[in-house]
Amino acid sequence: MYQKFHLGAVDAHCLSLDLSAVDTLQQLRATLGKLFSFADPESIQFFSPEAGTLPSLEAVKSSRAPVELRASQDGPIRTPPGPRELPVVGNHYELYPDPLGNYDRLFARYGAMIKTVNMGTTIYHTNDPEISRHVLREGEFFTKTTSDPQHPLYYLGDQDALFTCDSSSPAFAISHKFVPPALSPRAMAHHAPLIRSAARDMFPVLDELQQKDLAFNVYQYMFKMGGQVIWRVVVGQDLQHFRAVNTPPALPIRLFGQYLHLMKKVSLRPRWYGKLPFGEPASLRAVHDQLWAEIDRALKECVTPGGEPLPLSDPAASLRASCVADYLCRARDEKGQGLPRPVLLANTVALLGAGFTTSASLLSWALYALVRYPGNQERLLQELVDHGADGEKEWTYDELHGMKFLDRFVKETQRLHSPSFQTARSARKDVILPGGYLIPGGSVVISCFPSVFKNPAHWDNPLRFDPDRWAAEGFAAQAARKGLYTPFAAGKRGCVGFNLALAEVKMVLAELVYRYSFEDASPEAVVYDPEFLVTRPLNFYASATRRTQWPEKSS
Ligand code: HEM
Repeated sequence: MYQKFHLGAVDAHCLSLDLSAVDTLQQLRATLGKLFSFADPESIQFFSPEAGTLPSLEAVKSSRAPVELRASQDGPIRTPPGPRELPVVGNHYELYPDPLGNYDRLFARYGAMIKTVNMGTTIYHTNDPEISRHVLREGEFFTKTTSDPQHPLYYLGDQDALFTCDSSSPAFAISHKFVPPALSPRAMAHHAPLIRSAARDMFPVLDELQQKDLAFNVYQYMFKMGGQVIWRVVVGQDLQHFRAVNTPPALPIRLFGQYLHLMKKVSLRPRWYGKLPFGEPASLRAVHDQLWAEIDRALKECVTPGGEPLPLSDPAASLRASCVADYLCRARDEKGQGLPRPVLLANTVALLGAGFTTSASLLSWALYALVRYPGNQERLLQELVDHGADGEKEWTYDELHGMKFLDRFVKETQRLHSPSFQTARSARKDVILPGGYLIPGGSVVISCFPSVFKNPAHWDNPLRFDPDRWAAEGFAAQAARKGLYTPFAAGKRGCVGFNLALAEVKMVLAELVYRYSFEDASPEAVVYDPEFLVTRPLNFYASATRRTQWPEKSS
């Protein structure tokens, strides 16, 4: 016996299915899920115009009218709604200058999934954890495709490196084989002294600022700290960012800045423009070559002379490397092969680039949370003292992660002030997402982390900074599984540097908070940079005062 199924108004496509061998609704859902591309076949509901919702297989089989498939009680399958577009600019003025606030506003108005068009670029955004889970899952329906001009990382497109490559790029598989072991918890525990020494480099500068009674722009200093840490850990180089109070960022960091700036400008123009032998395109090529040459030189200098090959299969091999790039240069797979040189170089650039503005933003927001949300600085100091801080203590990786309040504080900072907000994936084909949203194949979808992490339907009192919400056993793992909290994204294209990022932020906080008391010195309301790849505070100032007294150890 045959029954007809369709998707309602969005799709004239109607399909007849023989149901004689179908015994359960679950079986029917699985079959229809495949045929109509439902990301979650379990969500399929059956509907007829005469009888309304059809609750059983018998009801579906006996429906005289064709059966409409839905994915929610809220109504038929539909494309996501969004604000009305203006000519040329689209929804630009609905989004800027405060995209984070405006996305929250638009989700509240239009629902869990919205379509926006900004200057001709169409992007779908969601604040729903379940949808986010599906979007971040690399597989049948979604993938990362930076080569799509609509993708926010299009202008960075380098198909030889993680972060900037398509998942289908040949370099992805080999990079993903070699890079994560270089950044494993074990490797980061081994490199913890490098992070610690980078953090301590800042002490003389903070002392001098205090003597001069000066506050400092937190992001600018954390930017230098982020660079200091990542260069030490990845290529074993000291950028000497804290030689003096006003030392400018080192040459490679400045080159990175120029490269990103020129790349963005050139990529907004037609393709032929990028080939011009003068002007911005020529500068871009020159900056690219200079930056790559700088990093190539750093790579050559950091390899342990005469160092033996490091087998990927040996989890302890990273302990014999002086830095991440030393490991990457010497690592060999089961066939004795290493990373091809262009892929090695491109990935080193990617690690350095992906690793400092993100960490600098998180560190800045962590200091913001310390001075803006009362009681947290004192609790952290007490925990440091209770764990043996004395100004000389050399924190190990395990000790840092063993401090519960520090961990909850960092988690809560990343929830309320997530640096990442543009994690985009492309739909491989038409797909129906939970809630009944039909996303056309080829579309770019962003899981809007700052909105997911504050979604009032899923978080209790979401705007309150409350580290204790992470205290319940298993809460963080559960939130990650549900897609509610994924500050480093998730799935195959999730962050490979998160072990370093967390060790860095915890080490820097432990070192700084034990030695200084921080106070807010911002002259006006703190704003973030809406144009930048990560959310960073632009005008947050703090002052640091060297501590002379510490609390007693708790009994
Ligand atoms: C607080 C700090 C950090 C945050 C919030 C963060 C967040 C993220 C997110 C959300 C992604 C996914 C991006 C996307 O899919 O487009 C990502 C990817 C990545 N991150 Fe991080 N990250 C941080 C630190 C680092 C560090 C320190 C490194 C380097 C050591 C790093 C290296 C990478 C790389 C290479 C990828 C690309 C992985 C791939 O393409 O499969 N990140 N990160």
